[in-house]
Amino acid sequence: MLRRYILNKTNTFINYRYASQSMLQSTIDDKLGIATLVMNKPPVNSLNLEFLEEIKSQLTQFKNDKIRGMILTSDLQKIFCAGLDITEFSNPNPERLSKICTTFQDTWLALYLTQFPTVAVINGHSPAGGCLLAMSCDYRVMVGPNYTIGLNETKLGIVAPKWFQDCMVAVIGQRKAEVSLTTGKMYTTDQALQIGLVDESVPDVDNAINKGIQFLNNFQKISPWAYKMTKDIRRQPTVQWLIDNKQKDLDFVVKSMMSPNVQKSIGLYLQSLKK
Ligand SMILES: CCCCC/C=C\C/C=C\C/C=C/C(=O)SCCNC(=O)CCNC(=O)[C@H](O)C(C)(C)COP(=O)(O)OP(=O)(O)OC[C@H]1O[C@@H](n2cnc3c(N)ncnc32)[C@H](O)[C@@H]1OP(=O)(O)O
Repeated sequence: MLRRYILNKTNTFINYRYASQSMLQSTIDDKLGIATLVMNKPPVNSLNLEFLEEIKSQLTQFKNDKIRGMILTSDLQKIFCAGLDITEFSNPNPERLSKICTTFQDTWLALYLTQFPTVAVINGHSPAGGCLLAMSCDYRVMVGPNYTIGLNETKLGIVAPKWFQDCMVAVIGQRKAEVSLTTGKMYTTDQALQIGLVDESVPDVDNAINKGIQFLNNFQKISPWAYKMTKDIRRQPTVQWLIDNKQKDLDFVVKSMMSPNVQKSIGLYLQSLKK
């Protein structure tokens, strides 16, 4: 449904390409060069290994397609993305855990450093890894007022990796990020707008898509080279630590996830979700 709406908006029933993998739908408007990537993994778009691999591979495909901009959104009612699949954290197989971590690192780098501008149309709740996906885009439009967004990892008794934290600092600044991260705060749409976690708040998804397209239209007269160089210079300090420390980051995640205390917290959190 959302895909049909976007195609209507971009006026491109004739020239669009559509690819549907099971959990991800992508369309490209050939006239405008705008792609939409719609997450569709019920019930909550949780990020497991296979879903992350699909997202990463679709981003590579968009790079090859030389698109001019991308909108990332969700086809689910009320949920943008619930973050990493928490069931993957519970009594994990260390080998699979490592693979997920590495794939997530690479997916984040690919999304954060796209050669084209990106907009997150946040049409539902967006905790933890969902918030990270949104923060990695160039622009965020959130539907309000009833959804929430934030890095809530401390509430699960886990630690958001340094690159999650740095990404948040890049968006809302050191002080607000510190309070937000340590308290694991989830912000309503209006609060998120107030602290700069999102750029615009709109009442419905139609408006959100329009705002996203308007943002991407700003780049019609900007050289793609000038855009990409500027973005790389701006974002390089945020990504460099991870590029230099992938193994260290992986070791930290695996070691902490396997610890009995963390496993206990995750078990309790999962139980509370089921309730
Ligand atoms: C695996 C290791 C990888 C290593 C990667 C490297 C680094 C990262 C390390 C740590 C950082 C962690 C990042 C994260 O993303 S942690 C995930 C945090 N996410 C959450 O806390 C979200 C929890 N969910 C909710 O708050 C709510 O579900 C919701 C999203 C607001 C939706 O609420 P709603 O009321 O609409 O639905 P339900 O709560 O009834 O949920 C429906 C159904 O989905 C299950 N579920 C919800 N969220 C998740 C999830 N993140 N993973 C898996 N399953 C989830 C929920 O339990 C329900 O299931 P049921 O069987 O009861 O129907």
